[in-house]
Amino acid sequence: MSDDPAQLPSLDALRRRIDAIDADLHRLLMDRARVIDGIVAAKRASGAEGVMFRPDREADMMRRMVERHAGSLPLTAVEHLWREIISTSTRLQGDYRVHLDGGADIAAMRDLARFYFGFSVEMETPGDAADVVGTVAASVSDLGIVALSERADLPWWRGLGTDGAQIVARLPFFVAEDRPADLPAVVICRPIPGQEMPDTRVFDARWIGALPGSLMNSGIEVLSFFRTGDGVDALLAVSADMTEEDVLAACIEAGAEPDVLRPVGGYAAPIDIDPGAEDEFETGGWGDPRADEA
Ligand SMILES: O=C(O)C(=O)C[C@]1(C(=O)O)C=C[C@@H](O)C=C1
Repeated sequence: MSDDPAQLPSLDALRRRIDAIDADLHRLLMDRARVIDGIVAAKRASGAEGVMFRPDREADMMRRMVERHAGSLPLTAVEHLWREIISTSTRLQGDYRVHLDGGADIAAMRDLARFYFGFSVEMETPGDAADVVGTVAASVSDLGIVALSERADLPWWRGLGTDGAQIVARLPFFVAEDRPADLPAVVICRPIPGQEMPDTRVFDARWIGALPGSLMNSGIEVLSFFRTGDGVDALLAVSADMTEEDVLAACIEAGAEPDVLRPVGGYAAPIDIDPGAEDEFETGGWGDPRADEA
């Protein structure tokens, strides 16, 4: 485009283009809502009921969004617009509430919840993280968001299991310096019909003794841990390529012999979108290993 002002398109012409694009966007959004009506009918016909949230499908869509994205528009702005659209589409399929962990920084928690689940969904704060797990487990279709802190005040994940409330997504999904709504958290809900095995599995592991720093070197990320009287109760994330036996062997090798090792869900690994970053978000996000800290 020429820098000569006489050659530049006029402001009026540019605004007419914006108006045409906005009309296209609006038409496409209405078309999309009509497709959602069809999705509701297809899900009903297949007998799916309860939770309508499909984090595996959403993760696929977001990976493709990263691949095709270009230009000056921040990717997290596209992510936010799209989250409002998709969470509205989820609500069109049936009512649900989002229960927030009241033990977290409440302003950061609400920012995260609104960023990911929009402004039309009803949100409640039933209490601490364990209350969120209990409320979601007793619901039909609700979601919960629990903040991840390195050292937990309580082992809230003990209430999770594969047939009740379980971890289904990790937030934020796009990892970047200075991104908005950046509180580390997990989404929990009851079992999702037809859900594919995510690329990251999560375990509740308990053992007597310290938290060995070398766990990190065995491909195990400690999402959070709680110090019990004589040991550790930890929430561990591993690649889904590792079997439960592999995880057990890796823990023992690192010096943590679990007397409890239970799967409590899984999630699609977040994507690092910072320029020049590796393709995939690496596990081990808490910085230095905490050798023998607990
Ligand atoms: O694909 C589905 O199963 C949908 O319900 C549609 C849709 C969407 O709006 O694209 C909505 C909610 C799900 O979490 C995933 C995707």
